[in-house]
Amino acid sequence: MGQVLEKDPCGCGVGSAMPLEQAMIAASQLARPVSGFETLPLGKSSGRVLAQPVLAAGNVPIFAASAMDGFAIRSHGLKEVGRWRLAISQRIVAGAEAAPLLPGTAARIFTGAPIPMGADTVVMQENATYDDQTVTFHNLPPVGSNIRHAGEEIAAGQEVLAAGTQMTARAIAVAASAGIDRVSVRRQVRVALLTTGDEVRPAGSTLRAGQINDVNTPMLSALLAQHGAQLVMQEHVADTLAAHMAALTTALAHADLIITSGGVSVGEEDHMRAAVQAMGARVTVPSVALKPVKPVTLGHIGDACWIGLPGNPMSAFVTFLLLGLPVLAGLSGAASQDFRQNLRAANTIVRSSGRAEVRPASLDRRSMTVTIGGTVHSGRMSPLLDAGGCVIIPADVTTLPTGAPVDFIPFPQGA
Ligand SMILES: Nc1nc2c(c(=O)[nH]1)N[C@H]1C(S)=C(S)[C@@H](COP(=O)(O)OP(=O)(O)OC[C@H]3O[C@@H](n4cnc5c(N)ncnc54)[C@H](O)[C@@H]3O)O[C@H]1N2
Ligand code: MOO
Repeated sequence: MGQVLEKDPCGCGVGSAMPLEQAMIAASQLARPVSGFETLPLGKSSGRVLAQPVLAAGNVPIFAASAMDGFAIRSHGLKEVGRWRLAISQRIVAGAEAAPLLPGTAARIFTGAPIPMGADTVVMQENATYDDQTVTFHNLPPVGSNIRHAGEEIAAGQEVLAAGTQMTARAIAVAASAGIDRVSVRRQVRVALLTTGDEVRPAGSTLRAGQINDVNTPMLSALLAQHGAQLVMQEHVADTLAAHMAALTTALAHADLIITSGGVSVGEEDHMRAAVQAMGARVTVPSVALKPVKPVTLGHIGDACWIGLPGNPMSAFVTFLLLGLPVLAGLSGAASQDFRQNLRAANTIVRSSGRAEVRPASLDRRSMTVTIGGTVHSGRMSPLLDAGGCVIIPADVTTLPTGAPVDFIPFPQGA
């Protein structure tokens, strides 16, 4: 499947660059889900991926219950005899048991309380005049009104969450309503994060001339944690082939996914390509025809997936969102989602064509249009701070007029 990693003839990475669309499909198909499951308390399952479907332990609602504060009656016979003034025969609060409704009477009832046997309708108290003994109705709602019927939302035994569902607060709520307290999930994806570049030092270090702060390690660690991955190894690798190979060998022993930052370009100090090649890497995406992020590489080293991110932080960030997340989703067993929204441009963009281009963009929710920013420097993160996402401008587009359709990719929560 994979191809041997080679420098392309021009040495610039463009010759073998894959169109973005194709690279995104390849990324989503790169990995098989990790094997290994665990059972978790429902409340601790947020972000995890279900290994098995969740079946409802009981009906939802569990019993027929009142949806309003009011009076439970048997509306049917009442209409026939035309009597709208009834004795109140019992008072039913939420959590209580109801006795069968005495014929020709009303039960005082509250929201969430069980409907007494024999009653078929609840009249809201706003439509009644009442004291402790009797109630008079001003008008009657249709038969069956204001009753939540047993099992009308979910039937006992029904599948409420499919295997592969990534647990959210909403999924947890539905499972809890169906009486579930534990779920079977796949184990977390184990990730090794290797950063390269002898000039790169941990942020906060005293920097010598030529040294810079490490942006990618904290940024990628945050993105991985936000997406449910387990960081099992994090190492800053020296710029030698031997150090790269040693780090990759350790990573292989521990990780399902190896993410490397930097060293994938063509310079003499870029050892990542040579190192993975020496380790027999199978490359699926050699580079991507996208500005920035061209040199990103996807493939396998041994049994592990490998994402070779460019060192430039903005490129590494965008690449992780576009191609890294689909790989992570594949490994975690989650259904891959396409977050792209087809919206309209709020401004006109004129540019020289050639490569597809990522630009920061902001969404106006009222008009559902996106304001597209200027070309960004692949090393600068600040222009992304206020952007809600990015757009991809196709390779052949030189003028994107206001109102033209654009693909907007919102940055995920926390990204
Ligand atoms: N002759 C060519 N040179 C370059 C090409 C090319 O096609 N031909 N491509 C350029 C592009 S585009 C990119 S992107 C970079 C990718 O290079 P690498 O992936 O090998 O990354 P590095 O050279 O290691 O770093 C690039 C840049 O980013 C800085 N960096 C690296 N790691 C970090 C980090 N953890 N935190 C902050 N900044 C980091 C590094 O200092 C460099 O400035 O290659 C171009 N060159
Ligand atoms: O491909 Mo690079 O990521 O433009 O800076």
